[in-house]
Amino acid sequence: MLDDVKRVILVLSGKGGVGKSTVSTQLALTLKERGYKVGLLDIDLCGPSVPYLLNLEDQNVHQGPQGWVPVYTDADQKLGVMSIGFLLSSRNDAVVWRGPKKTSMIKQFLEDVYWQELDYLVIDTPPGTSDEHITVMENLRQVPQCSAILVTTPQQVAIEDVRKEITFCRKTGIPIMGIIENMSGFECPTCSECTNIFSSGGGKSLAEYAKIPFLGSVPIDPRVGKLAGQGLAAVKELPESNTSKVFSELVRLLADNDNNSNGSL
Ligand SMILES: Nc1ncnc2c1ncn2[C@@H]1O[C@H](COP(=O)(O)OP(=O)(O)OP(=O)(O)O)[C@@H](O)[C@H]1O
Repeated sequence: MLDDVKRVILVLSGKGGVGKSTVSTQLALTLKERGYKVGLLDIDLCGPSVPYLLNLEDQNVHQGPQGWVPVYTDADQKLGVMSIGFLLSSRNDAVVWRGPKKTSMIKQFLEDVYWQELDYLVIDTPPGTSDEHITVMENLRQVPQCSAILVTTPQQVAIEDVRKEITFCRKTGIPIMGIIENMSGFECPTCSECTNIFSSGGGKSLAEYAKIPFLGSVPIDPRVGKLAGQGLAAVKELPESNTSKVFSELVRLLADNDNNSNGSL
């Protein structure tokens, strides 16, 4: 049920493995740290990694009188999570479904989860633009504010695929909040110096070319890798890191936009 959701943020990527789930979880955790009521919906049916990233793998969802009850990360119920991962009996189980079954599962996720009132619902999507994305778009029409964050890595091949995501957003009419370049250089945990392993700046150039905001570069940081699996927020655990700065700024942008209520993001 999305009736009481103020804003939906879709996290999209052209390729798999670029850090979309890391961005989704860190965004959700940062919003929670800043005092918002947040939902995180993982619709990556074939590779649900959110339960692992938030250390919730042993949790199950329950059916309540008003719908599925999300799994909460905290006693105050500030961050609720829903993922197909909670419905599989083991992490090694595979979802082998044809399109219609996937579509109906996603519809259920969007219609039958009892989120209660949410400031933000972050949706972690599968890579590319598939049936799952079209179903989500069709079901988001009732949400007053909805926008997309595109995640890429600096390599040219990943950037090329982000162009397709931009076209998808424009065709389906979803405003693009901007691009995040993840794995942009390697941040040394001891001296904080950043070395460009692949390359960097491709995401920024694409953002300039496509006339969409660039939301920042998140370096490869082994400490951020370690936060995965523990459900810890970079803004709390690594406040001086570049990752923390990118997510703090992102949440500040969202708050500014929502306070001005011009809905431009
Ligand atoms: N900035 C980073 N620094 C260090 N490790 C990272 C960073 N971003 C992502 N990772 C690690 O890279 C791996 C892949 O990240 P993640 O699962 O977020 O990617 P994804 O795009 O969601 O993948 P998939 O398409 O398979 O769902 C994870 O092990 C994650 O911890």
